[in-house]
Amino acid sequence: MTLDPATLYLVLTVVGLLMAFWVCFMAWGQPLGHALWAWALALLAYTASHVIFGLQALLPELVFLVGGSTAYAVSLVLMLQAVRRFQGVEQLSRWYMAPLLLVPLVCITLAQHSTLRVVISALIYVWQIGLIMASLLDRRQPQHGRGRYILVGAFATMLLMLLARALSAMFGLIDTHNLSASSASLGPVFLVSLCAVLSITLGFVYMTMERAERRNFELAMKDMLTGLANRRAIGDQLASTVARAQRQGQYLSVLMLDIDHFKRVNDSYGHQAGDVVLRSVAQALQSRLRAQDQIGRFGGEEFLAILPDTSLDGALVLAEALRVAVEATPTQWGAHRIATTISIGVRGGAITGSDTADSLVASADAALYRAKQGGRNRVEVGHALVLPSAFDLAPANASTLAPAHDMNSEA
Ligand SMILES: Nc1nc2c(ncn2[C@@H]2O[C@H](COP(=O)(O)OP(=O)(O)OP(=O)(O)O)[C@@H](O)[C@H]2O)c(=O)[nH]1
Repeated sequence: MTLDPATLYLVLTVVGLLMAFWVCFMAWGQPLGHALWAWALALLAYTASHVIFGLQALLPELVFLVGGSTAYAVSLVLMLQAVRRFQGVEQLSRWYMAPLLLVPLVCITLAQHSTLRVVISALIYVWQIGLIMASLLDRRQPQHGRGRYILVGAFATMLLMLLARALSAMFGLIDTHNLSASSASLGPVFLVSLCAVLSITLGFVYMTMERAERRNFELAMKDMLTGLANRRAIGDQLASTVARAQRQGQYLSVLMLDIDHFKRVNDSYGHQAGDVVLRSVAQALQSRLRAQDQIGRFGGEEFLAILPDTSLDGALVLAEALRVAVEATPTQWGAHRIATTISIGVRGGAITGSDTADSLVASADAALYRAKQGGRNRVEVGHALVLPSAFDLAPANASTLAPAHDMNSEA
């Protein structure tokens, strides 16, 4: 089987253009600063470089050399820009832009020294690809998902191909005078390039899809104000933790925490101040829990904490620590320091077969009510509750977790 370079070249150019078109289609409706637009432009520059190289017979040599090589360098800069935009970095350093000057300079000054020109240009592209790979492998960027590995693999292939080409040119293994699409030495290069352009585009699109999915999941499961699990998520977590504790015979404790007189904060300082207080209390609570504990926003100014493998005594110690921590951390709001306290209901210890997520929450909630009745800024213990069976039959995670009763307002 022979690799017909001219046919492969045509396929490569058409596929590049097609990819650019589909990426534009996907980016349509997004702001121009979106990473997908940068990727579409990169593919257009990539295709332009192939079109220019393909027109060798029709263009003056210098135009063909400078135009084709620079367009290729531009496409790599735009790919880097797309990756950086994806990571939320807008500005590219001057070093990243340097190839846009270097490549034409090399083509002009070394127009008559084809081997040196091919070697140096290939090394500049290797440097550019290295920068893209370094950005993709940046450990400070956790948002790439698995798509990054497709990209890194494809870019690594391109990098090796360019290195092989530079070495072959150095050792006189390829004819560097003939860069036309029909040059036999370019057949494998075009085939690898074709696989690479398909893979990097697939990888980039997959990366953006993965992130969109992650964001949707977060929107569904996270409370946007505090960043904690929302009611649905913490309800799901409690249901599965109760089942595990029953299966493994472990302790499990649950805390219901409610900010005291929160309405007064809103009334005195405004809703925005109330939001800031909510965030600050959420952070104070979360930062004092262990890694295996979970906390979520259960309602307006109410939180639910799940403490797996924790006895009642342990839960009481923690609840007291949380109460003290919130009391000791007033929220700064402009010139004001808003003092906040919380009341806590605790239901903890051994789990029986009749316990459910609902019964634990109801018990902790009853204790919370007593804490409010007893003067607030205190911790109360809840007792085992057996809820009417209608409660247990309710579907898991929906309304199973009965809303904290609204007795606070009666207090
Ligand atoms: N700023 C802000 N306020 C909220 C939010 N969700 C609920 N609230 C407010 O929280 C207040 C809760 O008031 P109440 O249920 O009377 O409770 P409280 O004033 O804390 O009184 P006690 O719980 O009895 O100490 C109401 O004013 C709600 O409007 C929110 O996301 N942001």
